[in-house]
Formats: sequence, structure tokens, C-alpha cells
Amino acid sequence: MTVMADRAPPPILAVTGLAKAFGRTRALKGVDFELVPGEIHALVGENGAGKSTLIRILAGDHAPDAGEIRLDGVPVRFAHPGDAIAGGVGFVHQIPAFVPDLSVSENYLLGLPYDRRRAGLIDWRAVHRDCREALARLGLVVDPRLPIRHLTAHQRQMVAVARAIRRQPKILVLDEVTASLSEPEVALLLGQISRLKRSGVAIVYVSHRLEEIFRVANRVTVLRDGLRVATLAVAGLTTEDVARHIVGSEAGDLFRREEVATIAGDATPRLAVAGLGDGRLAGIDLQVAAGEIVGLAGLGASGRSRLLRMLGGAAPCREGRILLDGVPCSYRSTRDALAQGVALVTEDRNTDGYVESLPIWQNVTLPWPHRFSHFGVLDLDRERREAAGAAERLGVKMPSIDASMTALSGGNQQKAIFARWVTGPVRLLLLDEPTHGVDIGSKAQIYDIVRGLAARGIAILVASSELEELEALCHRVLLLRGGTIDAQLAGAAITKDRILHNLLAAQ
Ligand SMILES: Nc1ncnc2c1ncn2[C@@H]1O[C@H](COP(=O)(O)OP(=O)(O)OP(=O)(O)O)[C@@H](O)[C@H]1O
Repeated sequence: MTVMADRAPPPILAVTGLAKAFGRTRALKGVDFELVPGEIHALVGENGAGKSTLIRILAGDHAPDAGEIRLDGVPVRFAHPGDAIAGGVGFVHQIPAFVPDLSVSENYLLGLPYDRRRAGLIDWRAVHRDCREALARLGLVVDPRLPIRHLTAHQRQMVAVARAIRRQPKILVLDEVTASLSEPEVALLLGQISRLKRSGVAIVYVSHRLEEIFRVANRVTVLRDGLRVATLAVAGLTTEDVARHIVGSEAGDLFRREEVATIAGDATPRLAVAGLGDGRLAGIDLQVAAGEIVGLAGLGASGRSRLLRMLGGAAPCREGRILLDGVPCSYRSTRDALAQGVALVTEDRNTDGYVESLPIWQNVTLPWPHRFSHFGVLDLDRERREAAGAAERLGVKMPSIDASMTALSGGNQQKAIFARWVTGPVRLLLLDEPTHGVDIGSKAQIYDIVRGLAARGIAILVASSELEELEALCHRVLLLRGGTIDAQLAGAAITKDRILHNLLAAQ
């Protein structure tokens, strides 16, 4: 079904019959897509539906096998990413590219001319001011002189957005830019995007957060299995309508909230933390019982990820004590932590998530090199079989378990990484943004898996910027503010509104 707005202006971008295969995977099977000036057009679909492939072709990263792209009515073929940018199309990809050792400002202005003084010298003060102000409009306050590698994944994402806007594009394509942003940051970003739209910029907005689409988009195009299944005006639609198009059947109650009772706390907690700190975080006290799912909520750079990294051996803690099942423990690395049954799943799957040179199955079993060896002999068949079983249970969409991780769409990479913890001997699971970039159907699967792991007695501490996620999953939610945990919500008191209200009230 295709519903077009009456008397729509001529498209600034018209894509027809776009097709692309990767080996035997037909990522796009003849897709049409139109974008008009001054609209925000959402592009949605399950993980692996073909959204990023469409965007990568527009960006000149992939050559299409068939189809046509017209800009302002003129056929174009972008051979290199630079061509698209020169044609007035700006991109923010799921994992933006940066030069890690250059400063935030230099990355922000990459490829653009610098402000110069009379003698031709770069006016660094003006450059940094420009960068600082652009980031502040997106709610990010950082020193623009810092090397960009010091920024967190979501801060870098904001720099990528500011960079794309700075190039004054006619078309701006945003691929999953809010995946790890907290609510106030999302609001600032969506405000900025709406302003660009009002100034006539045409925006393609890819997101798995349907709620955002209803906040800003005019139209939505749904892709499924490499085909366009609908282009609809957003006004008058419900989330369930869009979800139905995405999954191709009645979506069921994907948004249901499980009744989660608070776990009685008489027994020795699986994790007990007292007075933990590292300078920026201080006096952190918390407990997680076996079988309990505890959430961590905070605004912006509240320290959620830092805390998880400290507990998972990825960052040093200078003060405090960590007890696992009542036994004091300390670990110097994630490997150390893993040996004690503590697994950290970070949000940055690109840098510490997977090994590109290994097939999917070895990425799934990566943390457990000794599990499949018997008297020093590796049982590769069993290892591969178990990995395949775990990936299948999580619905990882892949050409084969032997394929490379780079053959997976972003959300499927996330699920493949998650499959690790389904197979391994874990006592405490630390999850940072576990459904980053994952489609709504798969989210429900991941939630079920997390609940299943908790039911097996694993203690789970989960940080999420998606408050609905905490609401759906957690027995308790801890509120992290000013470098410490200053309140908690439990059981039925955990609602998105209440978490947000408490966090904002505490500002
Ligand atoms: N470089 C590649 N090599 C092989 N297969 C690929 C490659 N890139 C994408 N694919 C496959 O093409 C299909 C479409 O992937 P694409 O990344 O476009 O999906 P997507 O809709 O963006 O998903 P997500 O929401 O997970 O980001 C998937 O089946 C994916 O495995």
C-alpha cells in the first residue's frame, strides 16, 4: 500500500528499482524511495531488512547492482563517499568514522575549510568556538581540543551529527543516531532535526525507536526482506500499525510489561558493592541478588557505563569493595572478571565487541576458549553447534554461521554478541544498552532471553537509555546522579514517567 501526501512537492531524491546482493544474500530486491524537501521521512524495518544497504548505496559506499538514483530529477551515481557529500547529501552512519588522534574540532571540520586569520593561519579559537557551539546545540558539553578517542560512543555520535549539519546538506540521512542517547538528549536532537526540516532540508531518519518517528516524521517507509512494503503518512498511524508492517504479521503484545516481583533479599547477594569509586563516581553502594534484574538509569554522561566497566574489570576502581556471593574479589581485566563468572556486554560493539577476522560461530564462543576442549583437544564441532544453536534461538539473521561478522546487519551483530552469554558459565551479567540498534521484534526476544537467564539464577545489572526497557525488564531500578546512586524504584513503581520525573527532579 502506498499513501502519498496530496500535491507533494517534486522529490529532491528519487530512488527506483534499487537492488543489491552480497553473495547469495539479496539485501535489496528493487526498492523505490522518494524524499521531498522539508520532510522527515522515517525508514524502518527489521534487522537485516536492507535499510543500511540503501543508505550505503546513497552514500557511495556500495555500488548498486540495478536501479536508479535521481537528485533533483537528475540521475546520479556516487562512486565515492565524497561524491555524495559534494552533491549536498550528508550522512550520519550507525558507526561514524573518525580519526581517533585528531581533536574533536578537527574531526568536526574534517574535509571542510578552516576559519583563517589574515596571514592565512588557522584561527583555532574560532574553530573551537564553532565546534563547541554546534555541540552545545545538541546538548553536548566537551572540550573541542580533546582527541576524539577520549569521547564515549554516544558523544562521538553527536559530533558526527554536528559535522553533518555543519556541511549544510540539502539532504541529511541519519542512521540510528539516538540508539544510546538518553531522553533529554533525544529531545534536543529531535528539536534540531525539526528545525532543519523547517529550513527546507529533507531528512531520512532510520530508527528502531518507533516513538521517535511519531514525534518528528511526516512519512514512514517500511522495508522488509529487501523490499519496500509500505510508504505511509505518519499522521493517523499507531505504533501497532507500523510494527505490523515491520514484522509482517500481527505484532502481538511486543510492548507488554512483565509482572516482576521484587526478589526477597535474605540470602547473600550475588553482587554486593560498597563505597565504590574512581574519582568521578563515589560512594556507590548496591546489591544484586541471584535471579534479579536491576536497572541503572541516569541522564547523559551519568556514569552508567563507567560503573558497569568498573564492575566488569574494564576500568579500575580506586575505592570500595566488590563481593561476589559474599567473597571479596578484585579483577584487573575483563578476562579476569570472566574467569570469575562476571561478563560485561558493552554498548560499543565495534571496538570491543567482535573480531572481524573470525567467523560468527567463533565470535559467539570467543569468551570461552576452554569450554570446548577436552584434555587439551578442541571439540570444534560441538563449539560450532552450540554457537549455531544460541544464534538461532536469538533469531540472528545470517547467511551462515561460518560467515564473517561484517556480513551481518548492525542489529544482528548485536544479537550475535548477545548469544555469547546464553551459552557461557556466567554468574553476573553486566549489560550496557543491550538492545542498541535492535528491531522491536528482536527486542522482545532479547528481553525473554534476559528473563530466562535471570530465572536460571544469573544476576543481571543493566544500563539503558531506553526507559521503557528498564520498565519492561527490571525488578529494581537504581538512579545514578551526581556520580552516585541516590534513589531506587522497585516493582510496579518502575515506569518510564516516574524514572524520568525522578531523574529530572533531582537535577
Ligand atoms: N558487507 C556485507 N556482506 C554480506 N552481507 C551483507 C553485508 N552488508 C549487509 N549484508 C546483508 O544484507 C542484509 C541487509 O543488511 P542491512 O545492513 O542493510 O540491514 P538493516 O536493515 O540496516 O539492519 P539493522 O537494523 O540491523 O541495521 C542483511 O541480511 C545483511 O546480513
